[in-house]
Amino acid sequence: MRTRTQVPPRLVLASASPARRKLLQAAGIEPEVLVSGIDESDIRAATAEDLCLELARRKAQAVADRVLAAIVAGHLPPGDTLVLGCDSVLEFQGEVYGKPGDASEAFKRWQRMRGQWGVLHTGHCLIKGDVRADAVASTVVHFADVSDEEIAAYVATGEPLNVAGAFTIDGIGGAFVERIEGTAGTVIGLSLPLLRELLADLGHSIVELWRQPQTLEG
Ligand SMILES: Nc1nc2c(ncn2[C@H]2C[C@H](O)[C@@H](COP(=O)(O)OP(=O)(O)OP(=O)(O)O)O2)c(=O)[nH]1
Repeated sequence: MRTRTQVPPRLVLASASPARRKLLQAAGIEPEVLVSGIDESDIRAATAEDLCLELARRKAQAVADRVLAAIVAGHLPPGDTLVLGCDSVLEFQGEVYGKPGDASEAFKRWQRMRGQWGVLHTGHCLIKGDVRADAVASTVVHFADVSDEEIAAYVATGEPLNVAGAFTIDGIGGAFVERIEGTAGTVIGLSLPLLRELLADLGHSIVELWRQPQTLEG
């Protein structure tokens, strides 16, 4: 009797974000990481959602092209390779914020954000071969009414400089986020329930991506 072993699909995370990788690993998924390296500076869009979606698409497509070339060249085995690109932006009082350029920008933003709310949008694009599924997840974030001293101390940690919106929800900045309306993953940079839907759109289940249990040989 012939048996056909189902080779699980491979997920490639097209992101340098340690936060995204940790989210996937905590959810039982060990992604391969290929950073897109695209130039984000020249991309414009009418809305925050359009911007983060277009950036997610560009990141995923840049990596998907490299994966295809590697498969054609025989450097990668053919098989189901899924490439995920993400991008996060904060929409605040009509402005669209990515990462703050420097400490001064982070300080000024927090002086505007404190006691207010904003929307963290994360674009997701999943590509398999020449098929794409993409969407934006959004979470409302309510910021605490922090003092100038607290803001200065937070900026001095360096954390807000490297994250979209100049805050984290799962790091030091968590003390300055009073509540959210939506998923925490969306704020961190990747919505797992949305990833589950995008995988289903491409004919896969997120269960296939869970780390295969280490079966003892013999
Ligand atoms: N741990 C954590 N990281 C956050 C949070 N909010 C935003 N970030 C990080 C996730 C991403 O690394 C970064 C958002 O910037 P981007 O979407 O442009 O991704 P990044 O430049 O990091 O990498 P990529 O462009 O995808 O290669 O901010 C948060 O609440 N917690």
